Amino acid sequence: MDTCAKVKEDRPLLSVQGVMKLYGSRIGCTDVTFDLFPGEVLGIVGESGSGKSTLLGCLAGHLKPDAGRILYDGRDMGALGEPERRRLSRTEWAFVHQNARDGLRMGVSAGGNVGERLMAVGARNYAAIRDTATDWLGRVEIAADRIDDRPSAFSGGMQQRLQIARNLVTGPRLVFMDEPTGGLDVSVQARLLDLLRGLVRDLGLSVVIVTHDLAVVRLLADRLMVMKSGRVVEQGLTDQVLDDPQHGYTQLLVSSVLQV
Ligand SMILES: Nc1ncnc2c1ncn2[C@@H]1O[C@H](COP(=O)(O)OP(=O)(O)OP(=O)(O)O)[C@@H](O)[C@H]1O
Repeated sequence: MDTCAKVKEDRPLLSVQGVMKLYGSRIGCTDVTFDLFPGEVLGIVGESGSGKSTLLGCLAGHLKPDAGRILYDGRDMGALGEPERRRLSRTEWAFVHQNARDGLRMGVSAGGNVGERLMAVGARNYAAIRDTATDWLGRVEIAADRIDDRPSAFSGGMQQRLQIARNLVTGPRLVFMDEPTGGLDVSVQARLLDLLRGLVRDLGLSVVIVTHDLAVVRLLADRLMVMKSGRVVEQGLTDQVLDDPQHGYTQLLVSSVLQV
C-alpha cells in the first residue's frame, strides 16, 4: 500500500464534531462527537425520544445541524451543495429505513427496485442490470422467480430484505440503518440479523445503526453509543459497554433487558 492510500485508510470515514440539532427550544440532540473508521459498525441505542433518529437524520444529510461539523471522507458536509449531497446519497451512502415501504417503490417490481438504483449510477445494459438484480435477490434470500413481483406481494421480512438489496447493490461505503429489524416477528428478526451480519462482514461496510434492541448491537456493532435526552452518556466497544456499563442509565438499560 502506498503512503497516500495508507493515510486515507487511517482517516475516519465520518467525523462528527459537537453536533447539535434543536426543534425550536427543544433539544433533538446536542454535543455529539465521534469518529467512524472504514469498515466499522457503530450502534446507537437509547430510549424513545433520546435523539437517535435526529442524529441519524443529521448524519445522512436529511436534517441540517444547528451547530457542529460533520466531515465525510474529510469533506465538510455543511459546505456541500445539494447536488453533491444527492450524488453521495445515490452512490456512496445508503439508508435502510425501519419501514421497508419508506425505502422501496411499491409500484415497481422487485427487480425494478434493485435495477433502478443501478441505473441511477449509470448502468444502461438491460441484461446486465437484470443479472445483477437476480444475483442480489439471491443474496438476500429472495427466489429468482419473484423478480417480477411487486413488493406489496412480499411478506414484511422479504420487503425488508429487498430494501437491503436495493440499498447495497451499488456498493455504498457508508450505510445508515434506522431500526432495520423493528416491527418484525422475532424469528424473522433473527434471520434478518444473520443476513445483515454476513453482508456487513463480506462487503466490509461502514455502518451507523440506530436501534432500541441491545441484541441487535451485540451482534452487529463494533462500538456502541448510548444516548439519553439528546446527549451521549456513554460510548465505547460494544462488549465493554454492555458487560461493564459505567453510566447509571446504561446500567438500567442493560439490566432491564436481562430481567426480561
Ligand atoms: N419534527 C420534530 N419536531 C419537534 N420535536 C421533535 C421532532 N422530531 C423529534 N423531536 C424531539 O426531539 C427529541 C429526540 O427525538 P428523536 O425522534 O430523535 O428520538 P429517538 O431516540 O429517535 O426516538 P424513537 O426511538 O422513538 O424514534 C424528542 O424530544 C422529540 O420529541
